[in-house]
Amino acid sequence: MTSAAKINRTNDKKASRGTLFSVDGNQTLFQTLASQLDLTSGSLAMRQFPDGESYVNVNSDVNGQDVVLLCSLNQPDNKILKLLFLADDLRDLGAKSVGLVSPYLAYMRQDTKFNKGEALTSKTFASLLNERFDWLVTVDPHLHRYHSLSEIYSIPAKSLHAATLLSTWIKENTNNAFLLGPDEESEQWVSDVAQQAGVPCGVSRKERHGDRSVTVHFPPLNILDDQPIILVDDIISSGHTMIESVLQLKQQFINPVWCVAVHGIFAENADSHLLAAGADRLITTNSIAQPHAQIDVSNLIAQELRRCLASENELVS
Ligand SMILES: O=P(O)(O)OC[C@H]1O[C@@H](O)[C@H](O)[C@@H]1O
Repeated sequence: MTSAAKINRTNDKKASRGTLFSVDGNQTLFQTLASQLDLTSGSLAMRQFPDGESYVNVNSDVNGQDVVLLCSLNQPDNKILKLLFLADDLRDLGAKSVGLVSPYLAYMRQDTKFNKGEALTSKTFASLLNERFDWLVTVDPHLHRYHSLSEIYSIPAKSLHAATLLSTWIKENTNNAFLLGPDEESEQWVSDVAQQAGVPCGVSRKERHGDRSVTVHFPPLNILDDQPIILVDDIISSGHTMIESVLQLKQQFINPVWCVAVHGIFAENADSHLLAAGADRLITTNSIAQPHAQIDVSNLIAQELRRCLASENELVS
């Protein structure tokens, strides 16, 4: 964006209202954000043609508006083209800015070439969003080998953290938990949540043999009778990281085992498999709409979005 365009945007900011569109149908988040921020609810039509191509049609007047698209990027390949088409359509219709709130951000786990010849999809995916959006807000992206979104996102990209919300849920539901991270990558989430909840924690070591095959090695565990063991991670995708941990814990302990994660993707009915493995509770945030979403991230996002819209999208990651 040119600096002249930025100045024009600043000058006519007061005259405009923002419009929020829900692309993925997450109604809880959509309603809360629209009402808390006094944004107009945008109307759009989307469908597939018989040959699989996407049709999108914006039915709202967005001329001169700051527009926000809300779309969690689980199942990203089904959503990304629609998002790009929408962003272009909105600009054609005169939108002043187009931002993306993606509570779950996809492709962040493909953050290196694990094998020769592999595509670095995190980078390519980021470049698609960089080209079409003015800014991005997300919740706990999988920052492991990348330390900041700015390593691949050139637009202002803000990572929000759900650790306080997770620790609050834990404190409200038990005063006696032991938190266990199922792998080294979970250390950043489990230690933060444990510290805020004021409970002990440990971190396991994981070997990944394939998409649906892992081995988990626990640290020495000193668990008290009846102490809930809470597995804490950022993502439950195939569920195999959690399933393997639950199966082993249930063999070793009679304690309740709960699974708490920021993002519940639950691919291939992973939630049913986790419950069948013996998990006593499954709790996630509502970054993705699904039946186990009990921790609400809408206030967290609303606070950031308010800042973002008020300051002409001057975000710092
Ligand atoms: O085992 P599934 O659920 O497929 O994948 C989720 C795990 O894979 C890691 O990248 C995540 O941090 C999490 O530990």
